[in-house]
Amino acid sequence: MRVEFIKMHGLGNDFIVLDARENALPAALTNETARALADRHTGIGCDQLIVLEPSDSATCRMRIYNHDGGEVEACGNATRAVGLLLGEPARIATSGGMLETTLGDGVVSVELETPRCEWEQIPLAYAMDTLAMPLGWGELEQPVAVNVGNPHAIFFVDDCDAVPLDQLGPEIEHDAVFPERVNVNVATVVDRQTIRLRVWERGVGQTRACGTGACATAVAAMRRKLVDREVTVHLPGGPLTIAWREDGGITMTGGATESFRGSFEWDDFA
Ligand SMILES: N[C@@H](CCC[C@H](N)C(=O)O)C(=O)O
Repeated sequence: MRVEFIKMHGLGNDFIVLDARENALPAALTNETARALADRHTGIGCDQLIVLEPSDSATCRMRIYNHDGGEVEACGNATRAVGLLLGEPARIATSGGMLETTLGDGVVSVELETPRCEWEQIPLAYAMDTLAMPLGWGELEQPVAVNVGNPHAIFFVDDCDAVPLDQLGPEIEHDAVFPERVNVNVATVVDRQTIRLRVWERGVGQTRACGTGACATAVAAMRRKLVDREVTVHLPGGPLTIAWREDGGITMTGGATESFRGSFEWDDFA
């Protein structure tokens, strides 16, 4: 059976979107099928595979699979891409929380729920200060830990471009202190309104942009009082504006693009 897909990206963080709101997929998506479709040599290729399903309480339910086929709770850039697809107003239910999207002039905004900062909410393996975890990996030390629907560790460094992220990222992602693994962010505060960021994503590797990473990094910098309540986060793929609102929620604003559409034979990947 042929299945239609939409290829999208947010600042170069790219997605395969399978819209199963009206027509269900031929069978439940397995982690193996997600990984096969995400493969850049033998599949369609993507950082994340997104499945849209009907929802009683929201415009749709969004399921998120990383490049390695594992299902995860949140993806900021995919939420903006799906917001673009749905038009507004849209409420998107994820296992990481309810997300609301609005369309602006060439940008999409997402409202995320209040970030969680207690050690067991990240989650971490044991109790510790999440504003300066007393741990280090090579030159990366004392990260901030924040959960914005998914877990992030944020390291503030003098020059994020100089960090060997391909080497330290996987080591930190798989450290036993993070029982659900972690997304690894290396950030440089430029001034009180500007941050530069690179991200090693759990289940993917380095991506051109990570929306939840930008949100978690902005919150971490705000918790450390390094920046104001609204900042521009510059990622390799482009900028995102992040505001930590007075009501506790986060608003993320940035670009989202549809690249092309196509179809594939389900049985070739099942
Ligand atoms: N690219 C995403 C994050 C996707 C999920 C992440 N890799 C995880 O495992 O939590 C974003 O834009 O937020």
